[in-house]
Amino acid sequence: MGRMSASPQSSEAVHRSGFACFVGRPNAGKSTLTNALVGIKVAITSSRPQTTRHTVRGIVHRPDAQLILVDTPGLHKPRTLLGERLNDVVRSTWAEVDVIGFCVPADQKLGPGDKYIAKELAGVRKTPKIAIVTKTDLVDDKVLREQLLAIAELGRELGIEWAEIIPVSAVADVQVGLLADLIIPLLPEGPQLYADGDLTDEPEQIMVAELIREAALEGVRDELPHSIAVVVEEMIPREDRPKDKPLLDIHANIYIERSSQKGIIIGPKGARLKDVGTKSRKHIEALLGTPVFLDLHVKIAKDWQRDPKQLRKLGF
Ligand SMILES: Nc1nc2c(ncn2[C@@H]2O[C@H](COP(=O)(O)OP(=O)(O)OP(=O)(O)O)[C@@H](O)[C@H]2O)c(=O)[nH]1
Repeated sequence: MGRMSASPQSSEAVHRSGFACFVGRPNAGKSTLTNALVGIKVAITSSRPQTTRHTVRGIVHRPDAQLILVDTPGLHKPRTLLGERLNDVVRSTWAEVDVIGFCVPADQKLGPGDKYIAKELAGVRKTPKIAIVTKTDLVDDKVLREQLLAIAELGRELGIEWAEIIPVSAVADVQVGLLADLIIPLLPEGPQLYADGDLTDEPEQIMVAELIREAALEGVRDELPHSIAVVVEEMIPREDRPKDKPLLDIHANIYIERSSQKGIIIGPKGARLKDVGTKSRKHIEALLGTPVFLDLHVKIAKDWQRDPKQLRKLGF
């Protein structure tokens, strides 16, 4: 993360600040792109679809601008109360941001999922929209060109005027900086909204919970993603530690819906849970910049996805 340039800006220099969000179907690469723009792992990526639950903001600091990225969950046909709430979050986010980036992976033909979202986007008239073809490292030039044309065509069909159409690869770091350069002129003039060095305004506990949830989801069966929630109960600096050797105690509960899921999460002789702890601890330490002792417990919250009271308790 760069700090603001020390050299004084000329008096004509305009400072811009505002919000952008990336939309697109699950696995389109939105979280990875947010991370690449911000430069640290703040949004949660997972090879499983539909796992970005919270509106995590990453902040891009530049001498001339501050771009605040809002990472929304994928819009999808609601099947449960949780699904409906997620869609409400997405729509209200769209109406509030200054720029929307519509993400489509280069390696998959436009499908009903993309069109469903694009149709909804066409209804958000005022907000400028950029079409972003992601994961360009996975395809050759010909496929990429076809995808760019298909998106231009989709825009014409639905009456969406793309402010830009840009191919990027977050993984290979291709045109990520250019994307920021294209978004920034679309932001309103305004002062810095966050202090230098701020990466996100998500409460730390929620980010920590997301990192644990991401690790807990890795490699488990397809039907589990929506059945896991993580709540961080406590984050307390360990007492009696020398100043140069701090330790942060984090106590967190992993909630599942049924006792039959417990074995999957914990694994043979607790091996899987231990692995989840080790993996997420590394990310948490990188995020918070301090050594961490992570204490994880698995609990059953029956049918939490369908129960409004449980949903509130679990932070939805
Ligand atoms: N090769 C390649 N893979 C990518 C790129 N960007 C993302 N991916 C992979 O695509 C998968 C999905 O990426 P995410 O960033 O989690 O996608 P998302 O759109 O945020 O997904 P949801 O949270 O499910 O909505 C992950 O396995 C990423 O590693 C890229 O530029 N190149």
